[in-house]
Amino acid sequence: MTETADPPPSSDDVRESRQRAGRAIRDLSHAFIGRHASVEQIDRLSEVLEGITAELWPQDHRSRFDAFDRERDIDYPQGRFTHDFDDRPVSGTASPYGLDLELHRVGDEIEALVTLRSAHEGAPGRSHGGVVAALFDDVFGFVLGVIKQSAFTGELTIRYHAATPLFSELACRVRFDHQDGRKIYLVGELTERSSGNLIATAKATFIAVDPEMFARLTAERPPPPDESSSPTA
Ligand SMILES: CCCCC/C=C\C/C=C\C/C=C\C/C=C\CCCC(=O)SCCNC(=O)CCNC(=O)[C@H](O)C(C)(C)COP(=O)(O)OP(=O)(O)OC[C@H]1O[C@@H](n2cnc3c(N)ncnc32)[C@H](O)[C@@H]1OP(=O)(O)O
Repeated sequence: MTETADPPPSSDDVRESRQRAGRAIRDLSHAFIGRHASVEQIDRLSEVLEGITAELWPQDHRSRFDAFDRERDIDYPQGRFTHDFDDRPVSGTASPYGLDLELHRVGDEIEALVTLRSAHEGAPGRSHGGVVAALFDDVFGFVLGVIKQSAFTGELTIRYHAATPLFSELACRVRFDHQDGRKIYLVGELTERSSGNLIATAKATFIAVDPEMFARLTAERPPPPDESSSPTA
């Protein structure tokens, strides 16, 4: 075990530094996929990344609390907002898997503006469908804050109406539809902002759970396994 980082893991310094690194990792993925590089450059990249990864594995594991120990602002303001769960895939500002969303609450709807990039390409010239599905799933999650219900995704259905363009700003807009017992039905659509074209529609059933369950699952979360013998270590 090593010393706990100083300043403390939840400090603004660490948070801002992680957000910057998350952005850098995301940009790297797009530059790596979207640009040619020489073997020398690629090998140098591997060495730098493998070296940093080998430095990180022996460190103490991070608790989800370290990433999410601030007051949870689930009562989102109208207009643009940010949230404090920086590690959250898709919307987390420090997540390597973030999509750099610009989030807005518009009435009781959530809108996420997003521009998909090189590393998101699936079929030629268009986004991977799973990226679009993950986008909807995560943005649906913010509606739970609007309706003040803790819930898990039970079902998620996407209809892909048209190719999802890369490098063009999209608007993902989602809302509560209706509720039947513990089943919460949400709907939404993805449009291209410049043309107004409908790209995809989504329907989801979330299953309401006791909010205490979130806290309990967080507290019970086991540490990640030792991966220091993984290929990069
Ligand atoms: C106080 C406000 C709090 C607001 C919270 C806000 C923020 C929270 C903070 C952070 C969140 C961070 C990130 C969230 C980000 C994005 C959202 C992504 C969400 C996810 O990424 S989440 C992971 C994927 N998700 C799962 O990991 C679920 C796995 N699963 C289970 O954990 C169980 O399966 C469970 C608990 C769902 C149900 O289990 P259970 O035992 O409690 O309920 P049971 O089986 O009795 O079913 C009761 C009734 O729901 C129907 N039903 C059951 N399952 C269904 C399904 N799948 N589809 C449709 N209907 C279903 C039954 O048919 C019955 O219906 P009926 O009453 O009509 O018979």
